[in-house]
Amino acid sequence: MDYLADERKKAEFDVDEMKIVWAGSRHAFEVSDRISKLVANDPGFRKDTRTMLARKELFKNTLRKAAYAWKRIHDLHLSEEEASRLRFYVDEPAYTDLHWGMFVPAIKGQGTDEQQKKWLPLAYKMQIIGCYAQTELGHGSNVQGLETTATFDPQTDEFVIHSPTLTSSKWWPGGLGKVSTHGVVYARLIINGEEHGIHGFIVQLRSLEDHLPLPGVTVGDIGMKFGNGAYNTMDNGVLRFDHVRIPRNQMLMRVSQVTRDGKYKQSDVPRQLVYGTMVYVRQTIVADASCALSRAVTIATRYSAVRRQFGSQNGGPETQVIDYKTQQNRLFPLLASAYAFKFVGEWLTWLYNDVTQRLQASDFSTLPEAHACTAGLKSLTTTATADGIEECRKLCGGHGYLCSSGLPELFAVYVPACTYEGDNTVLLLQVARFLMKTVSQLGSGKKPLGTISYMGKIEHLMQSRCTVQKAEDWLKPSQVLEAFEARAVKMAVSCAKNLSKFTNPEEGFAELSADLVEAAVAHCQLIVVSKFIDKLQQDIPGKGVKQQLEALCGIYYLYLLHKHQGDFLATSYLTPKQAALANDQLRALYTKVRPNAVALVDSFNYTDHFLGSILGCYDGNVYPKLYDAAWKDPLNDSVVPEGYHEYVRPLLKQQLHTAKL
Ligand SMILES: CC(C)(COP(=O)(O)OP(=O)(O)OC[C@H]1O[C@@H](n2cnc3c(N)ncnc32)[C@H](O)[C@@H]1OP(=O)(O)O)[C@@H](O)C(=O)NCCC(=O)NCCSC(=O)/C=C/CC(=O)O
Ligand SMILES: Cc1cc2nc3c(=O)[nH]c(=O)nc-3n(C[C@H](O)[C@H](O)[C@H](O)COP(=O)(O)OP(=O)(O)OC[C@H]3O[C@@H](n4cnc5c(N)ncnc54)[C@H](O)[C@@H]3O)c2cc1C
Repeated sequence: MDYLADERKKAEFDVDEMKIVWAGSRHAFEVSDRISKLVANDPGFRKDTRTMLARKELFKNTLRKAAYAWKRIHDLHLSEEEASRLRFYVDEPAYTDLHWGMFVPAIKGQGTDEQQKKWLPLAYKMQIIGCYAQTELGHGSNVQGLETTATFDPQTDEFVIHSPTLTSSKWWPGGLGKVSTHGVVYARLIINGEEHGIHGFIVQLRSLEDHLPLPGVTVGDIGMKFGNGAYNTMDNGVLRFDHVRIPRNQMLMRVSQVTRDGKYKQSDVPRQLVYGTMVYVRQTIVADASCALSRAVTIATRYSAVRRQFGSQNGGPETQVIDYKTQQNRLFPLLASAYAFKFVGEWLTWLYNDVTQRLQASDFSTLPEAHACTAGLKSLTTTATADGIEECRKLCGGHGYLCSSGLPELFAVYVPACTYEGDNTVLLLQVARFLMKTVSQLGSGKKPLGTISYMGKIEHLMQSRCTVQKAEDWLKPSQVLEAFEARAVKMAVSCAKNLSKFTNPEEGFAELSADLVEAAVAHCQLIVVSKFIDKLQQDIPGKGVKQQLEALCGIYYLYLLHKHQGDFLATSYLTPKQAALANDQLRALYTKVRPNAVALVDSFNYTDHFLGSILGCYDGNVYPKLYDAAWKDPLNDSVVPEGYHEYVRPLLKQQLHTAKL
């Protein structure tokens, strides 16, 4: 029986068409739909007991699943796209994520043609398994501070990779702990006693015969991480080198080269391309944010429609908690954010592909913008998603705290995204640097392009005032864009003015960093809002689909406007009355979305297997499932628990004795 059938009947739009919008294309939808069902129906990919397993058992099970996934990919002759979807729906962090997600891209992006020809076929066939070994015990954010050394030995034409201190131990790389045979290792290049900065090197770590560490290599797992199950399926590792020798041609030499006679040569590409793998991965993390958030929102929305508290009249049913405005005010902006992040993720993928093509044609002009966009949007979307998953847990009340809700594990797996691939604050400071540079160049005749083109309208934006007179005026895209542009430009200019008061710009930057981060957030929010609005300019087929997306877009920007109204009011763009009208319009949009809420999460097309949540199951039959699951917990295997006779019974006896006294 479908306990959510009545909710589904209320939908005012074509869910099948919305599924296609969400997937990105009909083809992408069909691939995702087919592969997600294939995974869901295969008992080899079960994950319902994951949070109950001890680490060793959990990890072995992950190894089994990764091997099984590889076998299925081969047996079914899956394409690269289908294989990547299969790994996604298996939904278990594993060494393969870093192999495919960082090791292969690092070689592709930083290796010469010759190096790619040698290493990629081995990696594609998984005849070698790689990790990305950059972070150390002492340094993660400060890449220039890494201590591992790669010293060129002209006698033998080799590099000597060495960890000179405890803090230079590589620490965190996923897949390194127990599985990787190779790593792209980042180290300071030293030639003839002269330092040439951080470079990547392909280093073999373990024997391909018996998997033992090679001479000079000390390697292991760094230990349990946050949460049950969760990211503990991953073997994040520690690695030390004691003068390990590798051939010269294992330095990744696309950006710079070391010749046989020890000369250091720089190609005509910017040295920042050494950081290129991080740019690539940050872009994928933005797309992943919409997946993680939409998953949590599906659970919270379906459960909020099932759950009833208070409000029964004449013995009738109580109120569905989704009908409380407070619940809507917490839930619907997250639903809207999931869609917003999806569309900005699509745009960012386009931007990344564009910059990659330009780089191939030696056009480096858009690299700083690509870095700022990937860094800023990675930071914005992962922070909002991690907070959003936790909010969804609270939206599910007490039951959200059960592992069987799926939310604790989802949060534990997701929350390190705020740290890895660049700590979110550190990345926002990169955006702030980019903004300050842009503001300082405004008078120079250099026209700001792309996502900072609004800075070109600085004179207009600094003086303009909001013209909203009634709540519906907040539905006009041009009005909204101007509001977000005026706020972003005014915050950036205010920071730039304050910075100019310092004689030492670096000191000023450090002193004002909290304000700079806020200016960076305002800029990034403008990007997300503008890309959502751009999406709505496209032809979107399907009955009611565009109208629902317009409502969600409105909820996204009006919620931000309400939350940050202090910024908007402080920059004098808005009056308090106009801010209040924005809030009136926001409430009206909640009412519009309410009957469509369950259908809007159905449009994500997640299987019950992928959701891994009793509260979010498609049929809404929550209570019997919760009740049955409780009895399946290993603690209920016996009526009297192990340890009773040892620890509980003596206490009870002692109480009896005391009572007698
Ligand atoms: C903090 C960073 C970004 C910069 O540090 P800093 O020392 O201040 O700068 P540099 O001197 O190195 O460079 C200054 C210059 O370069 C520009 N820039 C920086 N990064 C990039 C880039 N990626 N692409 C293009 N340009 C870049 C910067 O804007 C400056 O330009 P100017 O014009 O102002 O000179 C950096 O050190 C950093 O990225 N830190 C974070 C480290 C990080 O992300 N590590 C990830 C490790 S892998 C991982 O976490 C894996 C996780 C698992 C998983 O994903 O599943
Ligand atoms: C689950 C997980 C997986 C990972 N996988 C990998 C991997 O595969 N390969 C790899 O190489 N690395 C990996 N990492 C490491 C990760 O990239 C780093 O942890 C990350 O880059 C942050 O660096 P850090 O740990 O040095 O943090 P720190 O820089 O020490 O941050 C600590 C605090 O200091 C603040 N801070 C630091 N610098 C500044 C500044 N300049 N201004 C203001 N505040 C500052 C930060 O905001 C933060 O609050 C992984 C990490 C995790 C958690």
